[in-house]
Amino acid sequence: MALGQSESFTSVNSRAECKLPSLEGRRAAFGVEPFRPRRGSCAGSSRASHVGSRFASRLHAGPPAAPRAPPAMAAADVSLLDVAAAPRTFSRRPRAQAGQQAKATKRKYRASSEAPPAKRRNETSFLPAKKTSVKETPRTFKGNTQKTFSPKKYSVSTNDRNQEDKRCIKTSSLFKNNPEIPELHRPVVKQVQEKVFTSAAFHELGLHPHLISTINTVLKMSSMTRVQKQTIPALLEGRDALVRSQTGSGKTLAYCIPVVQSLQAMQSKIQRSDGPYALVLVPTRELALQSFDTVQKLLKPFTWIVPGVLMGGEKRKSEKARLRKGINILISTPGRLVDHIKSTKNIHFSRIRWLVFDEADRILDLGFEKDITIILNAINAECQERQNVLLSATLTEGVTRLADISLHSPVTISVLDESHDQFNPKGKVAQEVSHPQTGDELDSFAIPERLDQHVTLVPSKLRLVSLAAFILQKCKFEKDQKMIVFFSSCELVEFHYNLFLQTLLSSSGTPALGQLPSASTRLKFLRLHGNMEQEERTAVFQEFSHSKRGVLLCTDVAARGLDLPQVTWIVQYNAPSSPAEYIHRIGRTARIGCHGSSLLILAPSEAEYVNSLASHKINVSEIKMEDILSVLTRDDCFKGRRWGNQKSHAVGPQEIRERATVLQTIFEDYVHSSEKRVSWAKQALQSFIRAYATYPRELKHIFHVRSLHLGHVAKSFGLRDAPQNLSVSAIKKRKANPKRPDLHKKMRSKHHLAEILRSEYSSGMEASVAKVKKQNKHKEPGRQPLQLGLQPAPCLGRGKKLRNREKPRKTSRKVF
Ligand SMILES: Nc1ncnc2c1ncn2[C@@H]1O[C@H](COP(=O)(O)OP(=O)(O)OP(=O)(O)O)[C@@H](O)[C@H]1O
Repeated sequence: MALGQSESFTSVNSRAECKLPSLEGRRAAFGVEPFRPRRGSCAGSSRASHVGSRFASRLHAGPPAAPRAPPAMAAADVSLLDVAAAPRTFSRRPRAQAGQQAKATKRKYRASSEAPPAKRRNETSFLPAKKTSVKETPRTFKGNTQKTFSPKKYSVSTNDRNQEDKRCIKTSSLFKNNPEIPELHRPVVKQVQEKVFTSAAFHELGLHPHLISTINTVLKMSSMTRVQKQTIPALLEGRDALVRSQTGSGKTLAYCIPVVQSLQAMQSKIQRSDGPYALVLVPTRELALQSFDTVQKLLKPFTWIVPGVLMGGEKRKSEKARLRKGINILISTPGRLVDHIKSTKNIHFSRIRWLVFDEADRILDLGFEKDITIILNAINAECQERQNVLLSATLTEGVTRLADISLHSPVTISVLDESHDQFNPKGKVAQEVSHPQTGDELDSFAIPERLDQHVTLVPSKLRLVSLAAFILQKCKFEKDQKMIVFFSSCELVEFHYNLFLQTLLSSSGTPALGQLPSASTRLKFLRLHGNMEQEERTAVFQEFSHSKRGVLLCTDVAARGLDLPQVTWIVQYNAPSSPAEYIHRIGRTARIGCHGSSLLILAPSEAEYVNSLASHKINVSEIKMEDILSVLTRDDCFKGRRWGNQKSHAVGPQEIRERATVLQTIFEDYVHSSEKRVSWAKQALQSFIRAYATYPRELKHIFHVRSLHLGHVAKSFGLRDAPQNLSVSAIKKRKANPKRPDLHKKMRSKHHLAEILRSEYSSGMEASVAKVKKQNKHKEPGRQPLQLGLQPAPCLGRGKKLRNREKPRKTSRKVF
């Protein structure tokens, strides 16, 4: 570990010669006298050794304090943890020496680009001073020089302070120089809601008896959902349809049942070798597998109809073989299908009767226009007569444009509740219009009735500990919780997955006093993103689907359509790029009438996003960060040594802060335990900034890289300092000067981004991808797993038919 002037370390074991006073004394007010253990005595040896607790082993002091503070106050941004109960004494540094040290520290940070800007340096701690001063003993926290948490610091007697000094160690502070958390004045809006179920039964639809009994016995469903009740009859009549209904309302069956019913009823019995009669396009591989599974179940009594799935990441050769044998209901991701259209002779569409776009808006969002054009042209060239269906929980402009070119006098089905219909007379359940909803209706999305949405404002420095605390609260201390945490890139998922695996899991080995006996076994982490091998992706998807508990860290690859049963919490660690994405992410819980909750984590500077959500009729209620962090007091793994064996009755903000600091130290220690890990964390940070820079224009006033404090953000990656080469000003400079010789690099990185965005949906056939993935497989996690930018030929271009109609959406910012 690097020991800079801003860092001071002590440890329990290293202070064998030091004597600690009684517990009572330790809880007394802390002194303001500068304290610095002499090298070679307490502090000197402590730098090389451990605290004894595996968590508080190397405690670290962060960035500097306010420059205007007197030397004794100009210390690094430090907080304090009381250390072991073992008797000890501290050697003390003379005051003059401490003063010099403080000046030196000040000079260092003046020169450093990593010092917080003056504005921020003067900002107050997130926990208001009055709160802390009411319940807590005022105390002073020292780094190389000292620093205090409490406004009462000067009122404490020097004697007491001196006593207290001797029992304190310093660590990097999470609670200083944070931006103030604003009051959240969220407008309360009336959310658009749908009723999920109807009393109508499937047998009322006039389906084949075997199909009805399969629905009843295999799928164990008897009554229809509203979207099914409206969609199935319309499709059975032979209409095209544009279907919008909330997440988890049963849209898959709404199209699968009519497809199966119509194909089994065809007069000339379908032969496998006929090839596809129905084509279902979905944006992700997992969704392809899921839809395939549903179709397969429905086809149980109709064994002569063969379903099949094509998706990136699978072996091309075996897919070709299956195509040659014949697939009658073909489910595919667009990229993979285009590959087969281009390279497989055995694929033809002359018998296509059904074309279904599930999650239609997402398919366009991801820049698949070109692929969709190729597919439509290929089908149109061979057959004109077919039924077309577009479905999504979120109808965006893009979908209505796709509807224009692919649907013929469609019926529009939008399931909204009666109260919403009153305000929007157009929003009737089924309309005979080709342009369904506009304006307000397009902007507001139905939210599952039993979904509780929350938001929390967390300063950048505290993001990581807050997320970890929330995970612990739900998944360690509560029973049978299943949580999905969304991140904005593969690297972020990998980083947090490995970090939590190595820290939270290992730190919860033995249940401590007061913990639930099974608490330590409750935590289970999984991860899912587009840069994983398909085999592993499928395994994770299956495992999480069947699991009763666990935390799935993922990118937006899991945001759409996935039906993962019994998910209780959705956490959005990185805010989504559009309200539609927000809706789909939270829609992984509270499905089909179940209960569920969601939490959106925002920085104070992003508070305005709540209003943006409100403008789309999305209501969120606030959870205070302090309440999230307070769970750490239930977990003795994160006990500050000061609390020793005592049972703390009143859990004050100070204890919460100390425990949060211990947890942060665990993360920092892990990250800084090797150079590889530091560079891995830096790459994750870089990835975060890259993703942050790609929020769409309409959200730039909320999410702008300029508003990021890199030093603080770095902390949320377990980094003690912001990497030098990551300054925001450097990013701005590059953007501002188009004549820079590195412009082509920028363009290249744009292509790189486009490639990454598409990677999730790529056919998986590119040799270079396979090669890179193979290489990455053998590397340490985080060592640039995301090399998909090396793929050839970016493809955000527009297809013939879509040209001048559909602009690629800039919301495709996610690095899946
Ligand atoms: N009539 C029904 N009765 C009971 N359960 C149903 C019924 N129809 C569908 N389901 C179940 O509801 C869940 C959600 O269905 P589905 O995945 O089709 O929702 P969706 O509307 O497509 O959601 P999303 O918009 O997120 O893709 C599935 O587990 C499905 O099996």
